[in-house]
Amino acid sequence: METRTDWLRQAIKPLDEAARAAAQARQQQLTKPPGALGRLEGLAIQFAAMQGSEKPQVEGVFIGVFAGDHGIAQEGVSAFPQAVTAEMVKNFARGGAAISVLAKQLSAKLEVVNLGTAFETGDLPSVLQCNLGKGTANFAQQPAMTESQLEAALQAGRDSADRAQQAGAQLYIGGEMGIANTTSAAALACALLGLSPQQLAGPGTGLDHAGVQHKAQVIARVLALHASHLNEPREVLRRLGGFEIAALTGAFIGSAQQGIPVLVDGYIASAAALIAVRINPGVADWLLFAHHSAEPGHTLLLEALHAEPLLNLGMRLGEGSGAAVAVPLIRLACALHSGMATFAEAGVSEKI
Ligand SMILES: O=C(O)c1ccc[n+]([C@@H]2O[C@H](COP(=O)([O-])O)[C@@H](O)[C@H]2O)c1
Ligand SMILES: Cc1cc2nc[nH]c2cc1C
Repeated sequence: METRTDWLRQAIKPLDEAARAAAQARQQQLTKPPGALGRLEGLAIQFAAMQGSEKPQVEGVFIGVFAGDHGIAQEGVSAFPQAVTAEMVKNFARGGAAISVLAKQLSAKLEVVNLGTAFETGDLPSVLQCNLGKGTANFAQQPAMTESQLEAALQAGRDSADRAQQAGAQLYIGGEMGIANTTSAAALACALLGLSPQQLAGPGTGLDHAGVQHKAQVIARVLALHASHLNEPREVLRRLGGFEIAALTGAFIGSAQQGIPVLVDGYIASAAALIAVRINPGVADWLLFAHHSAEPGHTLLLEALHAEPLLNLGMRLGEGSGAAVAVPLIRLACALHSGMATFAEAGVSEKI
């Protein structure tokens, strides 16, 4: 039977192996000992393969931030009240959030998509409204989303990737905002990786030790409730996910299909990346991992994704902020790769 999410499994754009080879050859000729720029070399080569250009550049950056409320917040799993999700949507739109500042600094396009929070448009029409209801259902009692909510959330992410494509973006960053979404991300990771709640539950926005223990117990109950339905990634997402996590999944798959490199942010974005890869393995070619979040379970998610993040700054904010902070590094890697002289051009003697 055809569903409205058949697009999820459609082909991913192949990488350009000729451009990769050309960039690799160029790296060998630049005026430095081979390998002396460390991981910056591989980064530029990876962008060459993704961009189909021997000399890639990453100027146009598109940031989609998705917000959604979570029914699981009722279980007392966050250090902050649920109202913060909607309050932060306003803050994003008014320019006061971390990601607002970072986007401005990077001259990146920032769009904010409200998928279902207490936020009311009011005087902030710049927030894109894709209202799927007042947040997800409490997945300690029932599936987080209905089938149609899941489809709409995935599509909202794909639409964001389409807008990035139309804007000529060379990099897509997906951010999220959702009080209690580290519980969702942890539950998703447990279900997909067969790990225990003790391994994945962490402080999130700042739970103390007792709070983390309670969160792990809630996740254990959740996994028991849904146990017989956790064999398929899309269904795992519908049952344990959030609107913003599903939107990120759709955005990552959509970006990879369009051939836009994705810079993955922290813990929650990585959970979405894992689902995206489980649904459509080719997505992995288009993912780069920006940073190692301070949320302890991120280590396990990164391992499962064979990811080596660029930075480890102790950040645990979300919003796409860790990814945004890594953009200058990528820009510099590409600038070095494209702008340095070769040994022949500079008249510098090569290795003996
Ligand atoms: O991205 C991360 O690594 C990250 C780690 C911890 C918390 N967060 C952010 O904090 C919120 C979720 O935390 P919590 O404690 O309410 O589950 C949500 O809005 C996330 O963007 C984000
Ligand atoms: C204030 C605040 C800002 C955030 N941004 C992303 N998650 C967040 C959680 C809180 C609590």
